[in-house]
Amino acid sequence: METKPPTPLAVLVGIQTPQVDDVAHEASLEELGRLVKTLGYKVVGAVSQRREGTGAGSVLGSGKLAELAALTGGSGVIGSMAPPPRSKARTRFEGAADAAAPGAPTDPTESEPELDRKPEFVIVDHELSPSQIRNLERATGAQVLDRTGVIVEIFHRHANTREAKLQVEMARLKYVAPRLRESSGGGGRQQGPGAGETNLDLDRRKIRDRLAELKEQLEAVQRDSDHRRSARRDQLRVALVGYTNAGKSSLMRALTGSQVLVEDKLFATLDTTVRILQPETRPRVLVSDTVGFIKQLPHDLVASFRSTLTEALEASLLLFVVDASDPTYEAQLEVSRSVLREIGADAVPSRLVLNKMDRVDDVRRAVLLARHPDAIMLSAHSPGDVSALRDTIIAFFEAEMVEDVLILPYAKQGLIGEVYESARVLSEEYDENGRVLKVRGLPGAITRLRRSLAAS
Ligand SMILES: Nc1nc2c(ncn2[C@@H]2O[C@H](COP(=O)(O)OP(=O)(O)OP(=O)(O)O)[C@@H](O)[C@H]2O)c(=O)[nH]1
Ligand SMILES: [Mg+2]
Repeated sequence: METKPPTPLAVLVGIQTPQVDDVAHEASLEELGRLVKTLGYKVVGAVSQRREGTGAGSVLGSGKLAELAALTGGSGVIGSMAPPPRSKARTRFEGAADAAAPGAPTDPTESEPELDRKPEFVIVDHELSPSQIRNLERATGAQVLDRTGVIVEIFHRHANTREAKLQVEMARLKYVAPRLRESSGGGGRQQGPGAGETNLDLDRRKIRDRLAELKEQLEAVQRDSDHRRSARRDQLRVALVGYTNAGKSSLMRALTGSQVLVEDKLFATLDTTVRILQPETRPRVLVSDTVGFIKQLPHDLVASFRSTLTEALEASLLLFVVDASDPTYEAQLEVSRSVLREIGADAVPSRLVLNKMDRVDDVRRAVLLARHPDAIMLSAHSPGDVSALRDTIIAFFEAEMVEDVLILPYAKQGLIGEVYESARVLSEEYDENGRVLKVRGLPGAITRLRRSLAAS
């Protein structure tokens, strides 16, 4: 019988640079801890140090490095001759890595009680160069991952739809490619230039080929979803966007009565879902739940957001959900804004939604109100608040709608369903040309209806 492998243990490492204040530094490490927990590891300690920058070869100063090594059972020195321990974390990233294995303990025979075990992972809250990773692994004897590596790994494990899976695999390979040189132990380079294709070249070529293949598959999947999206064009659409764990899925559930996943976990949602606002309106409103943002999001993952977020781009209204009970909510808001700017969604009209107000006291509520007079303050857990939000959404669309007259020729009565779906029919009369419909809807939807009624 197989025994359950012990939970891998991890120590966090943070560098506080001069431009980062104590609150932000603490919050960043706490967030890293939650990310690591999402990966299934247990955080057993943290080492942090104030430094000018994060670029030093050993990341930490020698004293702190020794402190860290004492926790992990390493030598505390980088030592140029010692080979770096074999990193399963990296092997996972590089190899044909079986996706079920990540997080597996370093030594399955290990059975000491947790307290006696040394942490097998050192997780650094910054992006590291391959040589920094190698140096830290030598000094600590543990496997080292950086923030980017952790995020890429979470996405890799949580992606559900085919599109998300393809995109995350691309992001992951792009993260791995530049790190290959170090982990192949230099073996690939010893033969020197001109000695034929080295292992390293071979690995790189395999990655390039795989990337090209993925790109092709992704394009096919995207053509498909473009098609589905274009069917939803001109509909009344609102998208919930914002930092991870802000409560987007909770609001989605409350607004649409759907059973989307809600979890006190970072990146619970990785795919966009679209549901109808309940109770249903005419024309109906579609609500999209989207993937959350996080600071220092790896660039290639931003690209993968671009596609899942096309939904948001095409929405007429963005609800910017923020966890108002989080002391660093402003920094989170800024991260979300900049990702949306990057994907070009900053032109879409938006409203700020300060969520989790049930956790905010009156003093703070007054401060928030003064700072964001136009924000919608609510709790996703309060049915009254959610119903008021629904009214706000409906009022927004109502203000955008126009009234017009459409004539449905007798030969085209089959299109009546389409009319009712995209617009509100105010009155119906019959004359010699057909059904005369007075309608109210978004200008784009009415133009589209007129076009399909006129087409022969
Ligand atoms: N107290 C309180 N908790 C809330 C509220 N809204 C959401 N939560 C909790 O916050 C946690 C995260 O909620 P989700 O709805 O999954 O957040 P999300 O924004 O979809 O997160 P990701 O999918 O990870 O990006 C859950 O534990 C929710 O129960 C609220 O208004 N008040
Ligand atoms: Mg969610």
